[in-house]
Amino acid sequence: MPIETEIADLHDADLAARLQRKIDGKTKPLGALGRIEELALRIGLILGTDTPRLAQPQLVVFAADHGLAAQGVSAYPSDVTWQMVHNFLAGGAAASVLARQHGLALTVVDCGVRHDFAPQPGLVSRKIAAGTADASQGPAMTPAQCREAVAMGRDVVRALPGNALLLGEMGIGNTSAASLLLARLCDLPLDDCVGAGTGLDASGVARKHQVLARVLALHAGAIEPLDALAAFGGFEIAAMTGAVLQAGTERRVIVVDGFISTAAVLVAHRIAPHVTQRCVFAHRSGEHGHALMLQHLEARALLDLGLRLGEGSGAALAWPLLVSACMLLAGMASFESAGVSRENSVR
Ligand SMILES: O=C(O)c1ccc[n+]([C@@H]2O[C@H](COP(=O)([O-])O)[C@@H](O)[C@H]2O)c1
Ligand SMILES: Cc1cc2nc[nH]c2cc1C
Repeated sequence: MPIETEIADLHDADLAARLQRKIDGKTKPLGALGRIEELALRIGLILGTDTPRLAQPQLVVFAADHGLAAQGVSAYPSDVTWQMVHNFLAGGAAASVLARQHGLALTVVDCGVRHDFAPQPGLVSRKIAAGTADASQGPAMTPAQCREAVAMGRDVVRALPGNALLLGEMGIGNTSAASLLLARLCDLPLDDCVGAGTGLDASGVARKHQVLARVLALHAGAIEPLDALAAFGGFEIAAMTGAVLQAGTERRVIVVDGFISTAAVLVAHRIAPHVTQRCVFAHRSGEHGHALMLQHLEARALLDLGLRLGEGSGAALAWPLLVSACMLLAGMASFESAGVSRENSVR
């Protein structure tokens, strides 16, 4: 399938009106469930029904290494990427615990981790290469690798059951790639886009900024979304871009996690603008730049907990809100069915 994807406008005035009438008819003051009401409306519109049911939710952690990490842009070594892949699969990572808690199927996709993994349950091996090239020396990916990674992300989602995709990622150095995509695609000053990632101190952030400024200048011609993606990386961001496009095409509910997942949505949005109608933005990350990225997408996140972990942890934490939105829509009585008075005749 080509990357150039048409995703239709979800706008359905009839369904929106039916959903809103149903929400307004529930036994509560008008609007009293606040943003949970918006959430119910959005899920209904995505799934195309006024009786939405979330089925077989999939938390997919896309993992890969970044050549740019060699330039000292992260507080942790690249080896943490493969070590954390083992941790996800062994059940000890935050994402593993939250997936268990909420009944989310957890899949880890090796998009390009610099390590050989033995085949094992829960791991999908789709390595494009053993890490991207160092973006400070040349493009992180070739155009062919970039397209292959996007197509691979689409394949991964196509093969999964259910109607909800929760995005997760793991990759030491990937906040650098996400910052570069934000700066280039939204034409923002680098200062507004670069943060501490896994926990750099002020001098570390200053060094990261210097490196990223050089990378931006080196790839000054990479303006189009796929050119920028190929220039900056990484394989997991490209695969997530494909996953978002595929899930959007299939009208799955896409639960977006933090800074890096949102960067993939930013690229997908440039390819197919209506894809964001299918997205629920789980949380506002503590990573500097995420608020601006969300603003650019005209998105308002559900939670603001100061999370900056990635792995899909924020998406998993927000998941019960989506479940509640659907259950309230299905299970709450209406004023009529419960015999509750709707209007005050004394006013
Ligand atoms: O999701 C976020 O908002 C987020 C913010 C900061 C860091 N991370 C995670 O930390 C790693 C990238 O950080 P860094 O410093 O190595 O670029 C990567 O594995 C991400 O999952 C994730
Ligand atoms: C330990 C660790 C866990 C992570 N999970 C996602 N990114 C991470 C980065 C580090 C360093």
